Amino acid sequence: MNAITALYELARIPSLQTHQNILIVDDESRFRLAYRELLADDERTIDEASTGQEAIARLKEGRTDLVILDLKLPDISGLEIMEWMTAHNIDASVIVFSADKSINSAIHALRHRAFEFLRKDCDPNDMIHAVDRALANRQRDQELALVSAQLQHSERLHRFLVEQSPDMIFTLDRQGRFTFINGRVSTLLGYEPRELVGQHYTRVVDPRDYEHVQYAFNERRVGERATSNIEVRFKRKPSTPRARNGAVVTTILSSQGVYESHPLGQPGAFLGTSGVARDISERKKAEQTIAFQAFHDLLTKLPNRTLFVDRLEMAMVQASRRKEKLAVMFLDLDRFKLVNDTYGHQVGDQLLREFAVRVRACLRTGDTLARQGGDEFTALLPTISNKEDVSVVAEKILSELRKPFLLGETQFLATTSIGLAVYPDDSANAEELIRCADMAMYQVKGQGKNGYTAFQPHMHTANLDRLSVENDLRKAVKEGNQFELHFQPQIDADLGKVVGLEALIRWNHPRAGMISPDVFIPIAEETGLIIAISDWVLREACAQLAHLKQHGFGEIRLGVNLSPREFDRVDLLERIRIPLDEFRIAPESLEIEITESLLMKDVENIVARVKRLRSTGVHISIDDFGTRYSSLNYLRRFSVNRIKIDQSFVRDLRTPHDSFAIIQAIVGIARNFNLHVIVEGVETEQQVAILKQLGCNEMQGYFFSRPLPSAKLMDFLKLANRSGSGESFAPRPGFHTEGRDHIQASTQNPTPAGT
Ligand SMILES: Nc1nc2c(ncn2[C@@H]2O[C@@H]3COP(=O)(O)O[C@H]4[C@@H](O)[C@H](n5cnc6c(=O)[nH]c(N)nc65)O[C@@H]4COP(=O)(O)O[C@H]3[C@H]2O)c(=O)[nH]1
Repeated sequence: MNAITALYELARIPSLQTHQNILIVDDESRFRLAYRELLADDERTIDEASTGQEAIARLKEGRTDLVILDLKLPDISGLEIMEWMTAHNIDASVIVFSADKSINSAIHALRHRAFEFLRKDCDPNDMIHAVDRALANRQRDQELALVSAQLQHSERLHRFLVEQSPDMIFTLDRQGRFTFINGRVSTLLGYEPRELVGQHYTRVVDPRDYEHVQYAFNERRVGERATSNIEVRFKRKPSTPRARNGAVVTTILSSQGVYESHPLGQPGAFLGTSGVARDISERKKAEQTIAFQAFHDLLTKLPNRTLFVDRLEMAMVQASRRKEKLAVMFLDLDRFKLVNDTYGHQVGDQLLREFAVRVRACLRTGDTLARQGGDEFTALLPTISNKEDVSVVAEKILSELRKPFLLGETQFLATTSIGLAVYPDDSANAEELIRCADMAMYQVKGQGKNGYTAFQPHMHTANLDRLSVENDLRKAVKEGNQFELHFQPQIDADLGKVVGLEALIRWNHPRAGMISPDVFIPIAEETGLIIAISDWVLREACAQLAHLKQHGFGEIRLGVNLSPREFDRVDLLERIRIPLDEFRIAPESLEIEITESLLMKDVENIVARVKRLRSTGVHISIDDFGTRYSSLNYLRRFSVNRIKIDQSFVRDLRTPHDSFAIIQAIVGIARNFNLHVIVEGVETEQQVAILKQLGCNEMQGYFFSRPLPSAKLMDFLKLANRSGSGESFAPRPGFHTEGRDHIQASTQNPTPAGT
């Protein structure tokens, strides 16, 4: 029986019957008629029987309330009928009428539970009164039985409701000991009610709440002033299976005093306290999750921006009181987008999580590391004695990141750009201080990444949030004089000659300084500004090629990056042809660099487009090669000229590593397909030597030169030409022109995301 059916069963209470049935049993019809006339009433039904058997048959129907019974009947005696009634539990009153005047028959009749004994010749009024009395008596008995049944029902119903209640219901005596507790306690706390009856409430209340609940558990008040809805934590019975889900159940409790009832309606003596406790653990958990979500980043479980600002503001108040300084760091993972695009969001997320753990480990307990969103993190160092303290932490972070991350089967090297700002030197406002650190971080990005720098007032004028970058970028595109094209030499290490250049755009923001293409190219792609920017790059590149030709460097090819969005343009060929024609450049001098990820999008369509592009005569190279695991067989179909092995492979060349085999394989297969190979990101002499051994002779990287502005390019080329040997391209002062003097971290082994 389920709880609802049980409830209905319990609610079925018999009702009081008002109509009464009288059975007249007499063998003489004149008596039966006379009695009927005397007793007739709207509220009564009168039935007759002339023999004992007939009477028994009527009585068996069970509807009779009163029997007017003649003792002398033709078949069986009235006394036998009464005996039968007793034997068969027939619940009907009996008034015996008899012509027999002996006292014996009266005694017999009364012994057989007759209600009254009357002589047949009695006064009719006596008969009427006797019947009225018998029926009234019966009615009273019925009423009593009904009240008792109702009480029983009510008791069972309430017990049922209390036991079925989802809440814990209890009563305590004056000393705070349980006198009753419903069965809910066993599912909630793991105790059987009998284990707790007689025990003090502190047996089950969490000690942390003793003080705060003592009034509720000793509540004497009733009505509105009584305790309602206070939070109480109960302890689960130790070692019960539920205790494993958590040792504490949080409830909301209402309680009130219980008093003896008093005949005059006034409250009697205080008996104890009754209470109802509702389990709100789930709600509590949900509230905690919501509160956590409001102030934390769910991926890394670090504080989010809101909590960070809050802590920063508090720390600033304390620092001001103690006349101390504090520092804010803004960290941004370098080339994180590439990791995400290449290996997918799951790996990207894992990298962010592990990056957070590693950075956190470089900080002290009182420091706060927060995730601002995306690949941006901030750290609060609330107690620093001088700016050098912060540099030490930044160095430590950069150094920790030199160890690769192991994500699944893959090793990643990740670097970060860090901006620093100090309170109160740079700002006394929390948001502003974060912005200062952010601006400093952008500077690091703009000047080569993988380093740190402190905020300088000249950076202050630019507020480089996403929106203002977008607005400023529009302005820059319109005005056209904020972009610069830098050129990074590509060397044939065997011949010791510069054989190519890669054109890399720079945005010289009027207030923020140099901004990295990693920062603004994605925004340019999203906003469509990339089209105008690329047109500018192509024209500048062709102008540079013409200039080189004039100065005797006509053999040098020039690589230009083409973003995927531009690749979809219908007028792409024309856009490339216009500057080539304008500056009379042979198409094969121009090399369009497209990323490997582009090739993997819609192969058939891309094959056709690449072919069309090739038909103009320009060369095509595949940038960041190796990051997408595309099959080399594919490359033949794409009819590209060159592949650029991604710098992440080169970074691992310090020690024998998978990269050895990968580079060797790429070089071998590329040779079979008549594809040229160049390796980017070459930074050390050791890498040059290994790459040469691996059969890679074309290289590009900081070891030879950083990207150079046009003005310095010619000097570099002249010097390189004069030296004539690969070894002479070792870094020398003057060629590293992307001024990184303010970036104090070593970039000896910069390690953006890699294998
Ligand atoms: N750590 C290290 N880095 C080295 C080394 N040698 C060169 N690099 C850097 O590696 C990046 C190579 O360019 P990319 O892979 O095409 O990656 C480029 C390219 O995807 C994009 N980009 C640059 N210029 C343009 C452009 O004109 N158009 C488009 N669509 N994208 C561009 O922005 C990316 C970043 O450019 P940059 O910041 O100039 O960063 C450049 C270059 O400065 C080295 O030895 N070590």
